Amino acid sequence: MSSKRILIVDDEDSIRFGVHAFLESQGYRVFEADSCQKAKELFLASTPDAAVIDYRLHDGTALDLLRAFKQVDPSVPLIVLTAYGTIELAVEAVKEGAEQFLTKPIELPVLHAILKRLFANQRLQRQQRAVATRESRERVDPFAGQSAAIEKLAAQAIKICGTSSPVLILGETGSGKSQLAKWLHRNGPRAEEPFVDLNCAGLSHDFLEAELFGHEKGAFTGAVVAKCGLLEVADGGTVFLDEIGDMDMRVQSKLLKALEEKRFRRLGAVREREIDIALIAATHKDLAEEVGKGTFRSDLYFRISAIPLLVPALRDRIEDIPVLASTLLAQIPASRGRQLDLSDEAMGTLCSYAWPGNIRELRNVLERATLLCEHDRIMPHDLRFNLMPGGTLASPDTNLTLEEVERQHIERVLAEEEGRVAQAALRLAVPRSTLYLKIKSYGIKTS
Ligand SMILES: Nc1ncnc2c1ncn2[C@@H]1O[C@H](COP(=O)(O)OP(=O)(O)OP(=O)(O)O)[C@@H](O)[C@H]1O
Repeated sequence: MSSKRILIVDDEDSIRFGVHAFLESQGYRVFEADSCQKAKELFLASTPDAAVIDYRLHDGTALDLLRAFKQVDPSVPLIVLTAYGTIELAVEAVKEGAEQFLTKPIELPVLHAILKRLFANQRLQRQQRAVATRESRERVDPFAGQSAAIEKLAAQAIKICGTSSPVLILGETGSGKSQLAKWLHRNGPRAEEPFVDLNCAGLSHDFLEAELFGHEKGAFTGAVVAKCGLLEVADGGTVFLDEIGDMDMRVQSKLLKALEEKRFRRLGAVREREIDIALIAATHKDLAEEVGKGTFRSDLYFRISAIPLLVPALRDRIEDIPVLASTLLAQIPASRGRQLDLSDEAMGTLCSYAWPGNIRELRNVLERATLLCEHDRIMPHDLRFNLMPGGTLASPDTNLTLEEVERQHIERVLAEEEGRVAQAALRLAVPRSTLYLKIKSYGIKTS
């Protein structure tokens, strides 16, 4: 049952009562005013979700109230009623901000339908605002920092961001390829059109094909309704295919055809559909090598690799870590309200790590640190690394205490041994009981 609040303003008692009783029976909470003065007071006091206002009142007109209400809260929809259903009054009321105009006698079901539609629109607008706010908050500058590597990438990206040719983004996992793809879309001529992304890794041939090209009803078992593919959804905009190196070979040839002919067919369809998309593909793989191995089509490789952009690994832009770390730290919800910062020693530790998981790993490490950190400054002992293969410290951090070095080393070995204490003790050349004691005293989690 709806608990929306409706304010009715009319100086005819019978109309107020009738509308009141009807709306209440539909689950609304209703407030009544019989004059402009009372309506203004009630609008402030009852904070309605919508107001239904008679055009002529004994101490003014609906226009006075429209102005007053819109000043207080422009998002509240207003419906104006009149016995004088002339087009002039309607135009005037709409100009003053009325969402809808209804002539008397009021058809109550129509009023109910209008309210429902207005609230649905309101909800949609709120959702759109929420998405826009989230998107602008999540908008990332892919060129944060001043290293030569990132400046070179920025210069190349600026040069090509208006191109309609496919772009191939290369770079290690977590280095920011998706962020660069979004930036290229936002800053290109298709910015107002859709940006649709799909990660091809681990997707079966059938699933990937249906996702990309869509299907007609009955195209295969389970296709109970027709479905629009991502290429269609993105028409006019950009399709970002992440991990294209993992795309099934049969889908590769269909994609190539669609790119070359600018048309494709849904699965099970007779009719071809035209598409106009910009393609951005990304991979952490060496596609030329994949072509050599026979797992990636050479013709598709040549089609998509004309404009390659290489996102540098984080370890090749160490000087950007301070600015990236501060940006990421400010975005972490757990740090909100605490104004956490990084001690120089912790920053030193971050700058001396090899970052096999790149910026994604940096974000994870900082997220963990915000949870562990008991004060307002993150210290080296708050930093726990992802311990991926190759993630060893690039050079020992001389700011660490012996205990911190020991703790980090134990954690790394344990992670490599997937928590098996006996194996880790063997590798560390200490009795198992000693390792248990150290695990306990450092508060290391072994799961
Ligand atoms: N310049 C940046 N500033 C802040 N955060 C960034 C930046 N670049 C990437 N990130 C963050 O790092 C994480 C990984 O980025 P992204 O997904 O773009 O990497 P990727 O190279 O596409 O990874 P994958 O290879 O796994 O697809 C994301 O959480 C992203 O928000």
